[in-house]
Amino acid sequence: MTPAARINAAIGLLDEILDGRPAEQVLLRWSRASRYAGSGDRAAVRDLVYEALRRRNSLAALGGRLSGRGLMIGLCREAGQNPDEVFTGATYAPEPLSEEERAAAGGEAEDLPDWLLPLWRHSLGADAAAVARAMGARAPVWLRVNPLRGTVTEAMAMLAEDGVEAEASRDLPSALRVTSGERRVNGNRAYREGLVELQDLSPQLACAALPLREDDRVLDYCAGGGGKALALAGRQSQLRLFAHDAEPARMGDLPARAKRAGTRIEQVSQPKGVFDLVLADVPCSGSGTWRRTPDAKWRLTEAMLERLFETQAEILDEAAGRVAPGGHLAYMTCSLLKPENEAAIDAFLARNAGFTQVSRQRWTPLTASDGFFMALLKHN
Ligand SMILES: C[S@@+](CC[C@H](N)C(=O)[O-])C[C@H]1O[C@@H](n2cnc3c(N)ncnc32)[C@H](O)[C@@H]1O
Repeated sequence: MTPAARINAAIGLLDEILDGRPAEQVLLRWSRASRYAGSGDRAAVRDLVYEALRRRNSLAALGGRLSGRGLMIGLCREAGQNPDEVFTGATYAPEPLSEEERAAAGGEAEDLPDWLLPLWRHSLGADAAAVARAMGARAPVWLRVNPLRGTVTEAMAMLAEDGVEAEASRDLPSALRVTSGERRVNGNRAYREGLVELQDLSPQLACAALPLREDDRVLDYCAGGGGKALALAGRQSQLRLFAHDAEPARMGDLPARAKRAGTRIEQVSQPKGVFDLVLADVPCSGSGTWRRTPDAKWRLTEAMLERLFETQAEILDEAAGRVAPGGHLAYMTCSLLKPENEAAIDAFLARNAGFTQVSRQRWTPLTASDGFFMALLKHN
């Protein structure tokens, strides 16, 4: 595909996404239907779509309209390219610009939903604008080295076999940031054999900070794909790990992932007894990860957020009931919004006198990688 044909394809896909269809679904269907598109074309079209969604409002202002065409015209202009050179009307290229499109001049536009701006500013204070800008850029790929399978040096050597280069985090040496070859990670031996797992830096930092003793009984109460439970398994091989999720189907990949990682995690539909550590990695707005899922940023509504606050409080209370006296409860979100984080914990502590706070921390793309929050509470 020519660069103009890729842009033309992205225009059609963006129009579908702007109509309300999830980006991943739209891209997958297009990939399956477009046999003429090679893997390089697919990756390039995907990148165009995601770039446009991350900076949807500012690109629409530059392109003159919130539409697939407007976003792609804006993207050309942002990159310093004259859109007339791309929008030529030649075979597979988009139609030439209208007078109105040619006259569009851009202007001030925040790449966040309007309704969210006050809450974003309240939550991030002086960092609000810088974090919003960071959310407009592509996210780095981070790997977690699994010590049950080998060392950091071995992992880096194996990754290099496929030209994947990575560097260790200064804050956590077992966290590797991929600096080149990120699309080759999944096929690499280190990944296939469980020596590395894809996981962003901030949840890795959070899991590394949790108190763990040999033989502890640990419950991952909202286990999903098991990313956090697997990170803990790597830290302490003698743990007794249990995974639970209100939607057990979400744990479908967990047995295979645990096997690949060289560990065992027991799935439980009804957790029995109490645990030394309970993780509550609750459903949230995902506002800390909007670089990776930019269409979610535009789909979130106030009503959805209100429902999330209720769910988060319910899960906290349920999970708290599973913590042994003297044990810990770790509340986690990949959100940057105070009502899902600090305020949720303050409210929990106000209605649960048996718990005290040990620590709380929020990471933003300015200090770590994705936005993430963890509060560690102790059951007295
Ligand atoms: C943020 S995801 C978990 C991600 C996972 N911990 C990981 O690291 O891959 C939140 C999970 O909470 C589950 N969930 C939602 N409501 C729940 C509830 N009331 N009790 C337990 N799990 C719940 C969802 O099904 C979802 O899988």
